[in-house]
Amino acid sequence: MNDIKLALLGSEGAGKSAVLVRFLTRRFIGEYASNANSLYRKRLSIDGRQLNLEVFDPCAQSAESRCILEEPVDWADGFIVVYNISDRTSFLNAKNILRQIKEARTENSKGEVEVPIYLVGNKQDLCHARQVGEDEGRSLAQENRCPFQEVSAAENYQEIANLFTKLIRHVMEHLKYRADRRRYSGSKSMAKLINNVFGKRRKSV
Ligand SMILES: Nc1nc2c(ncn2[C@@H]2O[C@H](COP(=O)(O)OP(=O)(O)OP(=O)(O)O)[C@@H](O)[C@H]2O)c(=O)[nH]1
Repeated sequence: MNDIKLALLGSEGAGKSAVLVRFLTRRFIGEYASNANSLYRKRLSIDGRQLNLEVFDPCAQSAESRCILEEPVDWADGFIVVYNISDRTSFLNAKNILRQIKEARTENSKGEVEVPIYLVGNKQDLCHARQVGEDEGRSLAQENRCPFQEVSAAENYQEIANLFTKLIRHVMEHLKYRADRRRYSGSKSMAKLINNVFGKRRKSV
């Protein structure tokens, strides 16, 4: 059974809990306690594989709250960064969060972030009060090489379910890739070790 750990990050009121609860229960619940970190657990089956999903929904992250961010950033296998399309500050904060994830989780020599991330513009139903264009969300996602989607936790279950499913698939592939890479580098160093030991012996015979 695979364990998958996700974290939802974003500004206060961006709709992180609404997005998550929509996915977990199919329901939109108007108000949530916002002063506590919450960890949700669910068993899922995706592509015939059983998964233990854990989703961390921490207190909101403001631009200054780096220390709150560190915990979920180190812990999670994948991220959903949420902003509210009718609140430009939440978009700027999402930008900052993406940068912090990149700083903490750069995993290869080219400085690329390989950890799966999804950028989500929530409250699409409030487009009459829009402060962030869809094209701005898309280009921020392109800059960070992650998928992007606008959603409405208030009005639509299916698009939220689809994005969680895509992210979980991506996380499973990423975990498998990392495990294969570790195994490969492990067997390479084992081969090197064997070569060193027996190669040297052979020379001295
Ligand atoms: N119109 C509209 N309102 C939404 C939507 N999603 C969430 N809300 C509302 O936005 C408010 C904040 O939602 P939360 O889910 O508590 O936001 P949060 O990001 O978890 O906030 P914190 O817990 O404070 O970090 C609530 O009043 C929700 O009902 C949406 O898609 N459309």
